[in-house]
Amino acid sequence: MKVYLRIFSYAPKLVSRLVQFFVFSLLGTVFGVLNLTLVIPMLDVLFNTTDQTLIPALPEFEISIKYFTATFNYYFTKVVLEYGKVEALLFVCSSIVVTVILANLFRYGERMTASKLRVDITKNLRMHIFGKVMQLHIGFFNDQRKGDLISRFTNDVGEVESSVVNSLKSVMKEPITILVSLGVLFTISFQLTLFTLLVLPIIAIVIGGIVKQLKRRATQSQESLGRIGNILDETFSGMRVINAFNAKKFVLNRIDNETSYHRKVNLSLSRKNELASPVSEILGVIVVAIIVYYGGNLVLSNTPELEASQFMAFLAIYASMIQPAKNFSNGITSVQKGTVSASRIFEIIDTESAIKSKPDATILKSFEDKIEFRDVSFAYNDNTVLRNINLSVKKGTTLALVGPSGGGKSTLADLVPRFYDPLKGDVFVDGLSLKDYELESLRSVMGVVTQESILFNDTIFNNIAFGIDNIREEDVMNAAKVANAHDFIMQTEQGYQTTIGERGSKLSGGQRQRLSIARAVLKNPPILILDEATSALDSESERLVQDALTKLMKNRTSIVIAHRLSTIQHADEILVVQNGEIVERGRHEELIANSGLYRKLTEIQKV
Ligand SMILES: Nc1ncnc2c1ncn2[C@@H]1O[C@H](COP(=O)(O)OP(=O)(O)OP(=O)(O)O)[C@@H](O)[C@H]1O
Repeated sequence: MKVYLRIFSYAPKLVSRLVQFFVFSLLGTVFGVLNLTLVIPMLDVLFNTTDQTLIPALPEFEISIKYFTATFNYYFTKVVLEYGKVEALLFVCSSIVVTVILANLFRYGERMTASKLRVDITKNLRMHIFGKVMQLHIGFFNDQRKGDLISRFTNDVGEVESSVVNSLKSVMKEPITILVSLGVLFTISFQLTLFTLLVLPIIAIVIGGIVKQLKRRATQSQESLGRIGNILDETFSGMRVINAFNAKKFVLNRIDNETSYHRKVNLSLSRKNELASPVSEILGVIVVAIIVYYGGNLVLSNTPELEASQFMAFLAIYASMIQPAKNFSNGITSVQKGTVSASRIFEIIDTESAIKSKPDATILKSFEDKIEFRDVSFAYNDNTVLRNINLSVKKGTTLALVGPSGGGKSTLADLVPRFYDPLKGDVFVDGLSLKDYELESLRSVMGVVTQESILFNDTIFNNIAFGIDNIREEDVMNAAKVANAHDFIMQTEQGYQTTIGERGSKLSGGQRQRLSIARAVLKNPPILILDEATSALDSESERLVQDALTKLMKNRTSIVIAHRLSTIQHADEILVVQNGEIVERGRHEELIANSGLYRKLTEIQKV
């Protein structure tokens, strides 16, 4: 219930909309029921019993259905007496038409109000999830898989939209219909209505049992959809490799296993879902049969308790209550499914980012002196990947990290923009711990160029400008020139306005890298973190990229993860990182003279 209410907190103007919804529902229902009540005088006219139901005086005012019925009957009787039965019939028929028109107008208003709530909630919920995910620490994305996140964003929000919000109609409105109808039934025959109410709980108990079982299956179904999302994401991003390795069967098997499981769970879910409706219908008919028998007896017993016409109206209203009652029970099952999805959504929304600025954090205005690691250790869960790292990078110098794959170079570099916090020790910029700086200001003095260039399916211009507002075209072009990207950009069909395909798929590896470099040039950060690409480029492309990097690093403080040792020979300090420890450090010449791991690595690369 808490989850259900929380969903509605995403609706703007909730109170006024709910009031509007209830007023429209109420009026729609009242007029809907009224036209059925009007059947009574009509039948009376037709069956010639009008004289007995004549009401001599206007009833005293009160807010009750009885009052309105009596008032209507008063005027109706007047019409019968003054104008005759045919006119009275005409009066009843016109009243029915008017009430039907009004009922439908109000129902339209009610549905539109519900729709506004639905679309607003969906939009705000999606924006909140997205905003929240954007703020989360990088480590979150290691544990939470992409496809699953996307599934929560699409499928789970969709489920909330269709079930929980739509249930507004059935769970909140139908009880109004049922209560209004019951009120009318009581005015027709207290005894018969009471009897009816005694049999109704049977349905409620049976349906309640079915609903309980739904929840578990709904959770399994949504989780499975998340896993399907993961498989799709991995597959579509790896189509080249899949084709190259003839691995289609492997991928098909994976998706087949998951979709089969999803099918199984969904079938079981549907079984329970679909059971609710026939079961309630059968039970409903049984109840009607009992009521007809009981009510029929009352009519037949010739006591004044129930007229035949009243009994027929009773049955008509009762029958009109069955659909709302069914909607109500379906609504409850739907709410259960929706709350499962909502819980999955709130799980993400409630995740606290592990990396946050302190409330009184210092704004880092400029980088002045040095970056320092003091006794830093770091672990992914239980896997320690950095041990007692001590280093210092003076402003304007270049630090190179080299070493065998998996040694911990990228992890070390990730600690500088505070993508992760160290487990032990601390990282300092200008003598102050990273944790004391306001996060955005810290990252604004750093530029990161990674192995995989993160590009978006947008124009080249927007990919370079990336996040900088009101940038001048001239500046973007200058950045592209520094990054050796301008020439190839001009050769594309629409120059800077060319779209580059998903993840830059329409560009070559070298071109993608040069665009990322242009982006960093434009940001012009004093500190640069460079994860050199491992993928081999042809020599011309490599020369262009290398030249662009050299220009980018000029006059900056750089931390470079180098895979090709030839590129970092001029670094001010080279750290050789192996198994999470710095095993050698010094300048190129010193390390070569050392005859240690660095020298071995350079020799391997020469071969
Ligand atoms: N997100 C992660 N979650 C768990 N373990 C990780 C994660 N990223 C890296 N590791 C582990 O941490 C260790 C160090 O990885 P890291 O990427 O820092 O090494 P590297 O020296 O940069 O390697 P490479 O040169 O191959 O890029 C590896 O054993 C790796 O398996």
